Amino acid sequence: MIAERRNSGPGDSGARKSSGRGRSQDRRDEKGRTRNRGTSGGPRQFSSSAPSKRTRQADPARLAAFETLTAVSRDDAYANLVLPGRIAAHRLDQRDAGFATELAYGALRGQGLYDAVLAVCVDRPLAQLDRPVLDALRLGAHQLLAMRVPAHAALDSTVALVRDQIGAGPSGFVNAVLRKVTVQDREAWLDRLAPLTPQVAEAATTPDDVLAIRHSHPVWIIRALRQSLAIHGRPADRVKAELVDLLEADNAAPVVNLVALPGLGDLDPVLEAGAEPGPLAPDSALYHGGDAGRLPGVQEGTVRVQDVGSQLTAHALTRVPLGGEGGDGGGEPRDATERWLDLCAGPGGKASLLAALARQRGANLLANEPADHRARLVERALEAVPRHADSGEPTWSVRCGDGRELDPEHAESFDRILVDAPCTGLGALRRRPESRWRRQPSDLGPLTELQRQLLDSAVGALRPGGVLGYVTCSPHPAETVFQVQDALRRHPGLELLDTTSFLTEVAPSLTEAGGATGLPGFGDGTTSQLWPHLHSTDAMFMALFRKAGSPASGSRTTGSHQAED
Ligand SMILES: C[S@@+](CC[C@H](N)C(=O)[O-])C[C@H]1O[C@@H](n2cnc3c(N)ncnc32)[C@H](O)[C@@H]1O
Repeated sequence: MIAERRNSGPGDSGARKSSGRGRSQDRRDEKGRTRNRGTSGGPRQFSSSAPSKRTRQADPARLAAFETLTAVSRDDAYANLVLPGRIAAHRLDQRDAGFATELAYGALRGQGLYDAVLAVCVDRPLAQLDRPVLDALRLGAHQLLAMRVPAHAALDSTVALVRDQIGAGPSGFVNAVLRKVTVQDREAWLDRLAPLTPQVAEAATTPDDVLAIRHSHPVWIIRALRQSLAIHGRPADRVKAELVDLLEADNAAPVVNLVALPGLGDLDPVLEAGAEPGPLAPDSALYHGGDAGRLPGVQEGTVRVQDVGSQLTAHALTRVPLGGEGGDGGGEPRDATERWLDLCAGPGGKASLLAALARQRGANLLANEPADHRARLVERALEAVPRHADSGEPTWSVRCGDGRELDPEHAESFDRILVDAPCTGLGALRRRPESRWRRQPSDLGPLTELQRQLLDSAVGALRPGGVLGYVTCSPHPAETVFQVQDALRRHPGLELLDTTSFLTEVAPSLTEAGGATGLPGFGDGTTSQLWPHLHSTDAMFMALFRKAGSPASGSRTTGSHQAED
């Protein structure tokens, strides 16, 4: 969580600029506002230079972070999409890019704590502040409370940023507020705002509002995560400790996960460039070195940045024996090429891995996505995979349309379907730092309805004996296990498979990390839930089903939900 800085660059630019300055002390004016006037007093924590001599220009790394926060708050932008452009625009080198990333992402993730601190230091509700001013205050608070940036550097540089970008008046206000933040360190603020009294520490559960400030998550998400841990079979006596581990994992910067597309990408030069082999998924690597875009194969798209949980779900879908004729699940061999469908493909991460696997297996993939611009991203992602096999048969194609309205010709025609459903994304909070604040409980209703309809459409497009993978990057019970229970009720011909065994077949070491937890109670079938704090993946959920219709010998379940439709 804490970025270590060496003694040059944005982290201490203020330190260098403030060397040789005198002392200062806080005074309040007649309105109770704090001003920095004096030249005497205790040890300096902040700049006392005359305004005319203070740093005037925003440093580029902080500016990149500030522009990212303002795009998020003003335009509802996604930080992970905005920041790379700002880093490029300001030509940040690798180290400054790392600093800007930690600053922007950390300020967004930590907003719960920082706003609680700022609310004490500002004399009006934070909602009444101009948004850019609040963004700058959050950046300052993150530097002061979570980064190893000297207090005077954090303060001086943030004030300079505000003066440069917003104006002289707001810079005085920001200066006064941030000086109040520096009065105590992070631990003291936590003890003041979210005390762990002996009673609280001993209580069976720490109150959610205390966790919310200490770990900077909205209370409704904390409750959903706790419920999900319990429902997914984490041991009851461990749930309290695991919840804290999970919240902390959500606040840590994830390591870059890479995958070499099977048969197309080469991991060796990536490993030579400093990546290390990934312990979970085949052909995967972990990279701690910053911008993965510079690694061999990444520009060409044959090596891709992809969370290892996503990789595992794509592999698992392709491992399941098909039922009925033609499947390796036991029926008579079928001449036809396997047809695969990725129903919700944008922006194409899993589709590109599936297309590479399809190419190796002589299958073909239809990647469907309703949003035009995302369908174009899918097309671009798939370009790394030859469009046609040696036989001239297409390997993949892209359809731009609603997954609930597939063409009649697709009815009961696909052997394998992935429904990587639109969801709250509560499993990817590490990567999407603003999403925990943007998401609302009211999002669940429309999303679960859409998931239900997409599942129904997928069942209609699946041939008897075909395999369906339902995946969310959310562990929320409403989007995962309850959705599965409902699907089994609506489609008695669906059989829930032992998803955990297929995932652990792809990644045997999953079991060492506490297992891909499954929900018991559906015959022999299980669902699987991955966790950031256990597996260092996003909290991906997966359920594998097979559609009945012909016998599926070799199946790993006795199939308590065998065919009726
Ligand atoms: C979780 S994302 C899929 C991620 C993708 N599989 C990947 O690995 O890159 C869900 C996708 O579903 C798409 N979507 C939303 N509504 C849809 C619908 N009615 N039919 C099909 N896809 C839909 C969204 O646009 C989004 O691209």
